[in-house]
Amino acid sequence: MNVGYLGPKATFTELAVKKVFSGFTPFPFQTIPECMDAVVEGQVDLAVVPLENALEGSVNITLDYLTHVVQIPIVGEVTLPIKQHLMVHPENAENWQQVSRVYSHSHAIAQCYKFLHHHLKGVPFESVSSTAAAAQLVKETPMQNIAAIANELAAEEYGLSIVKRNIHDFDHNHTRFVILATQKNFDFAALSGSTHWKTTLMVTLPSNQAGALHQVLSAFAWRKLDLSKIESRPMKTGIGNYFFIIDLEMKLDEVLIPGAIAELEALGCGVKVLGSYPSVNIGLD
Ligand SMILES: O=C(O)C(=O)C[C@]1(C(=O)O)C=C[C@@H](O)C=C1
Repeated sequence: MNVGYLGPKATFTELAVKKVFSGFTPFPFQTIPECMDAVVEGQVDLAVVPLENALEGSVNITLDYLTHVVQIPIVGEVTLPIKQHLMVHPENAENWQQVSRVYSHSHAIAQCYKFLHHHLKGVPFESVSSTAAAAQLVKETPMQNIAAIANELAAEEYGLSIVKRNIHDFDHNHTRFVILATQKNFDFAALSGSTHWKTTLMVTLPSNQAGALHQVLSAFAWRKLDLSKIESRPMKTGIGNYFFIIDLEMKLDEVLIPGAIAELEALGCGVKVLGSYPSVNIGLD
C-alpha cells in the first residue's frame, strides 16, 4: 500500500508514518491539500496529515480541507511527542546567534515562540510548507546564515548541525496526525492493535436559535458521552456563521451516538460523521 504524507523527507508527519506503517511505500507531498487530493484521485491508498498540536491547537488547513473540499473518512489517528531543535548549516554552527532569519512550519514556530523571543530577539521568522522544507532550504543556502526549526531526523537527512535542542516552549508537546482513506478494507485496529476508538462529528447549528449549543451539548451530556474536543470553525458563508467539530472518546455504536445524532437533527442541526477510528499514542509521557 502507498501512504501519502506531508513531505519532504524527515517531517514530523513522516515520523508518524514510520511509526505505524512499516512495509508501506511512503509518498511525500509538498502540501496537506495535495496529500488529500492524492487519496481522492487514487494516487495513494492512504494519507497521513497533522490535525492538532497540544501547544498550538488545530492545523486549520487540515480541518478546513476535510470539511469544505474533500470527503475522505478519518480511519485512524496517531499521536506523537514533538521535539523541536534549532539547526543551521555546519559552516554557520559557530555563528548561529547571528542568524538572519529562522524558517519552519508555522506550527513549529508557534511552539518555540518564547525561545525565539528570548534567544533570537528581533530575528525575523518565516513559515514554509513543513519543518523539513525549512531544513532543506538551510542545506541549499550555506552562504546565508539562516536557521531551521525541525526534528533530529531532518538534521541528519539534510546534514545540518543542531545548535539548540528541545526549544519548544512547553514539555508536553504532542501532535495528533490523522490517517485518511477511502478504501473500506483498511483496518487500522488490526494494524496497530489499538482498542481505543474515537469518533469525530461535524455539527452545524440551526440559525439564530438561542441556546442551540447548550442543547447540542446536553444531547451528549445526558447520555454520558465523553467529549475530548469541541472547536468552532467558520462556515465561510459570512461573519458569525460557524460549525463545530466534536470528538467523542468512543467507537460509533448502534445506540448512543446514533441517538445523540437523531436528537441533534430533531433540533435542526446538520450532523456529519467525519470518522470513527482507532487511536494510538506513541511514546507519550
Ligand atoms: O512540518 C512538519 O514537520 C509537519 O509534519 C507538520 C507539523 C504541523 O502541521 O503541526 C507537524 C508536527 C509539528 O507540530 C509541526 C509541524
